[in-house]
Amino acid sequence: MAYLATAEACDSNTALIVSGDLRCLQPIFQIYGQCRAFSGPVVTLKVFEDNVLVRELLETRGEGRVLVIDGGGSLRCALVGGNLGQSAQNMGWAGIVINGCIRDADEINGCDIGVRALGTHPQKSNKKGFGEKHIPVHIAGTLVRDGEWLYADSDGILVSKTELTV
Ligand SMILES: O=C([O-])CC(=O)C(=O)O
Repeated sequence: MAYLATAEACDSNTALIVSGDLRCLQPIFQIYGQCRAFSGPVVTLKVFEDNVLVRELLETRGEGRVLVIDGGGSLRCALVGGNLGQSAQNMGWAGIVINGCIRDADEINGCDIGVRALGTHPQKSNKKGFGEKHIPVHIAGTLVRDGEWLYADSDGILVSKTELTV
């Protein structure tokens, strides 16, 4: 797949930015994983300090999609660790964007996926299974809907209503 640079995408799609069909996430994320640049159709998930649904999704086939987790910005536990990073890689997810924390950062940095998160936290999350899949989420100042396209690279993260061409 041809790599789409986010800065170039912004420059060449000003009409989409004006219309709101192309949005930039605020730069609040740390970069983890082997893939500094990644993209794909979005799967959304909203949870709070509970990663049962995160595991459920990352243990199904990713097919090049990006899991966007609205973890409510919690800095009190990790929603993704080394095992889930491995699973995401093995199941073919392109990446994970987490409005929350990861742990096992060294393991995740070895995985062949792209990961963005607010930071790291050594503690695991609850395991109750609460949360909602495939609903619109609001993270980093931006509405993100299931099925939209996400593009991440060293400069930032874009969300587009439709697939962008290079
Ligand atoms: O199970 C968890 O809470 C997450 C985790 O540590 C892992 O993915 O290795």
